[in-house]
Amino acid sequence: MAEPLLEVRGLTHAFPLGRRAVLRAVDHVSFTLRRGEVLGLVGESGSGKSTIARCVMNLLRPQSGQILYRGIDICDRRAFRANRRTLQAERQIIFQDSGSSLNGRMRVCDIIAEPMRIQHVRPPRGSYRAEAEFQMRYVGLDAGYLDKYPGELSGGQRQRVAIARALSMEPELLVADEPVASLDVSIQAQIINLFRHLQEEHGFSFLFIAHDLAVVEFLCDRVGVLYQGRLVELAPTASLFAAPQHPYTRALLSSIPIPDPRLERARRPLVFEGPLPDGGTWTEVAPEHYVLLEGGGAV
Ligand SMILES: Nc1ncnc2c1ncn2[C@@H]1O[C@H](COP(=O)(O)OP(=O)(O)OP(=O)(O)O)[C@@H](O)[C@H]1O
Repeated sequence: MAEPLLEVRGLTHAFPLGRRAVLRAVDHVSFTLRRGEVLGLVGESGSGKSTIARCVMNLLRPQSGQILYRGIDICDRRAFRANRRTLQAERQIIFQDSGSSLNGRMRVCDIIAEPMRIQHVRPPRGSYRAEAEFQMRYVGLDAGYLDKYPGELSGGQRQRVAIARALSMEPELLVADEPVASLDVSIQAQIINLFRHLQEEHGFSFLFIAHDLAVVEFLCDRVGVLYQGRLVELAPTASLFAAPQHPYTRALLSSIPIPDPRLERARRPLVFEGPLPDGGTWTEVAPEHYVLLEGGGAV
């Protein structure tokens, strides 16, 4: 089994709500991402997916818990400073809305080359422009777009630029936070196929956040299910889809649209099979298949 690249242990983060209240967005979440693995995190809106992604990328500092990247505790300021170059180069993120995450006043070639410039990486193909052109072609974009601004591109093209930018650093870990959610369905399929192709070719580790279960099933080796900030189930994809153990996972799966009308009629209604638990431990129900029976546990 491949060694762990990312270990998230007891990650907890709460946002202040007014003067006294807090909203616990992520509650004692633990998981491991192995080298070369594609791990999906699914859950409905507000379940804490983006908060986890932002903590993993040091865009947000969790209140408690540990995040180890290659054994480096990235939440420890001293450890982070000592390994800043490695951490910033090897971890890249792709956001849902590249319309707002890409700088609208920069040309595509500068956007793609920016991480290399910031990290003082010598461009392998001689110049930053040549490198940007290579990455663009690699993700299926015509070099004619090099001097365009993001506002002149379609949503799918912008997302390809975001992917090219991330790839320019040859990352070990790619975090994608709902990268196709804002695209048309036909474009979604193209981008998902591109992700799959790139992952197979590069073998990077991939934390893939989505609420579309069909996408996760297609792309991921294992899937973690989040419910109200808690990881309620974590299992290899085939096992999770074939035999979901947690009531919330079952509810989530039963809401997948099924195109065949006969199957659609036979589909289980979206109901919880019992109250959702509120404190306790994880249990292993099959090799590698964990279910949160009660409360915040660790895997
Ligand atoms: N900066 C913030 N301040 C206050 N609350 C926040 C902040 N960011 C997120 N939250 C809240 O934390 C919870 C988890 O949000 P998060 O964005 O991580 O969920 P998500 O699963 O990614 O949702 P979505 O799929 O809608 O992006 C939500 O209730 C959200 O409203």
